[in-house]
Parts: sequence; structure tokens; C-alpha cells
Amino acid sequence: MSIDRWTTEFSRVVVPYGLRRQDPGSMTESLAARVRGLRKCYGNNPAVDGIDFDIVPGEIFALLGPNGAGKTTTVEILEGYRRRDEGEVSVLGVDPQQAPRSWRYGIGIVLQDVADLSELTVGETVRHFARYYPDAGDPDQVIDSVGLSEKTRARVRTLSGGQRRRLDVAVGVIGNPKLLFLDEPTTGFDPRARRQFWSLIRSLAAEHGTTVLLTTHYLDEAEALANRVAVVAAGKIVAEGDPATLGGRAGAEVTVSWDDDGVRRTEHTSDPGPLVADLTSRHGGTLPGLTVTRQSLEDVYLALTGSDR
Ligand SMILES: Nc1ncnc2c1ncn2[C@@H]1O[C@H](COP(=O)(O)OP(=O)(O)OP(=O)(O)O)[C@@H](O)[C@H]1O
Repeated sequence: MSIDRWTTEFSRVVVPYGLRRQDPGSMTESLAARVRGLRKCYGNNPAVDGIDFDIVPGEIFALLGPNGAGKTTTVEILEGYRRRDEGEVSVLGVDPQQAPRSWRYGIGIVLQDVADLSELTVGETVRHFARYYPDAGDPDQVIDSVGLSEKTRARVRTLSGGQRRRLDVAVGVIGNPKLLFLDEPTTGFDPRARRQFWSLIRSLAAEHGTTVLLTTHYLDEAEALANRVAVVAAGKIVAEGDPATLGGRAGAEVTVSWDDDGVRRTEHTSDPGPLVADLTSRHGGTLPGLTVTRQSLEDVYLALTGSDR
């Protein structure tokens, strides 16, 4: 996250705007976001070099890519915190560069530690942010939905890292956003906290219809959460699709391994069923040490973003 985004976002949420209620349904929103030919250079260096994608309402869309690929720059342009050099961008039916302040009520941004008003309690923090939205959710319900009910009266500075992230999410969703931006949301989480966080995000999408734009370096996170992923490398999208089939994964060869009298055997096949059936019958009905491994999303990702890029 860039400092200027943090500063702008922080001032956005702590400085009242003189809020005006707007019916979010009045925006043209056949797509939650539409991006065409997006380009952004820093000096002579293209950070984003001609990116196209759509985000459908209600879906969880993940941007993956190595450090410096251009994900944050893209997301900040969609959030309205950076100006593009070229291309068309529409978010909730509006160009973020021309957006009225009321457009912000429809988007939620989960920033790391934006809720760090450490002397306030969890309840006070969420109520504080709720005041700046015309259509805010009930603070107690939102705190409950992120699993922090027992910490409502705890001071923010006493929370663990994972609990703070939950509070960041509570602050990100208190305005009932239609589109939620999650930038590397589970960095530093323990495995259980990550699973709980994933459940929270899934339920936001499933129960509230919230659209989510996620950036992450965790491929299991993308696989667990995203309906679609786009892999970005050197400012371009190099693959896009369902994480289960990305890069021809579903049709790729499968590795079948088993133990044969103490010797490890391996075969590669695009159709493992007949091979496993044949081997099993030849081994008298059981195949010791059988493993059937399909290409992982990480394998596909590494091939797509390899050193030749
Ligand atoms: N304010 C800036 N000034 C100059 N160059 C920048 C600036 N912000 C980003 N860049 C450069 O633009 C490129 C893309 O950066 P960006 O932060 O968008 O990548 P990213 O995919 O989000 O990376 P990460 O995964 O490390 O967060 C990088 O080469 C980066 O050094």
C-alpha cells in the first residue's frame, strides 16, 4: 500500500464530508468494474501496460502476480487514488477520476491498520467510522460478523495481529459497500485465522452479494476464494480465468505414483482412471502409497510468471 493512499484514505474516513445520501441503484452497474487498455507509467517505466478485465457483480476476483507486477497501481486507479495515463476505467458505473464523493459510499477498502486508533475500543472504532456513511451497517452486527464480539470493549492496541485485521475488515464493510477492495488481506495470519477470514469473505459475497477485488500472494487463498483470477506480470495480464482451469490446468497431465515392492513408480497421464484401475487390479486390489497429483495453481502461476518475463 502506498503512503499517499493511506493518507488519503485515512483523511477520507476521519474528516466528515457533509454526507449526502444517494441511491446506489441509480448508478449504471451492469458490471462492478470494467477496465480497458489501462496504462500507467512512473517516469518512463510502465507499471501497468495495457490491462483489460471485467468484474461481475457478486464475484470474488483476484489479481495475482509477483512483486512489482502492477497490481497495487491497478487497484489504486480503480479506487480513485491514482490517475491513469491511458485507457478506460469504470467502477460501479462511474469513472473513478470523475467520481462524485457519493460514489465512495459504494466502495469499501480494507487497508492494513487504518483502524489503528489505538486508544479507542473496538466498538468505539467501528462506531466512529460508521458515522461517515449514509447507509452504514449496525456496528454491533458488523463486529459480530467479523468474530470480534468478545472484544467490543477491548482497546485496539491490545488486539492480536489477526484481530486487528478483522477490525480492518469491519471498518472496510461498515458502509455496506457494493465493491470491497482487499489488498493482501491475510498477510501475517496464522492458518486458523486465515481459514476464518476466508469464511468471512465468502459469507460477505454469498449473503450480502458484495463484490470483492482481492490481491494476494497466497495461491491457496486465490484458489479458496476467487471465482476468477487474473495473473499480472510486468504490467500485463498473462492469464485469466477460473483458478481450477487456469492455464489449461484441468486438462493437463496428472502424475500417478505408487509403491511397487519397495520401489517408487511414477507415470504421467491425462486420464488417470483407467491407469489406476489397471494397476490396482494387477496389485491384487490395493495399490500401496498411491498418490494422484494434478498440476497446482502454484505450478501454473510459476510457469506464467517465470524468469523469462
Ligand atoms: N509511486 C511510485 N513511483 C515510482 N514507481 C512506482 C510507484 N509505485 C509503484 N511503482 C513501480 O511500479 C511498478 C508496479 O508497482 P506496484 O506497487 O503496482 O506492484 P505490485 O504488483 O502491487 O507489487 P507488490 O506485490 O510488491 O505489492 C513497480 O516497478 C514499482 O516499483
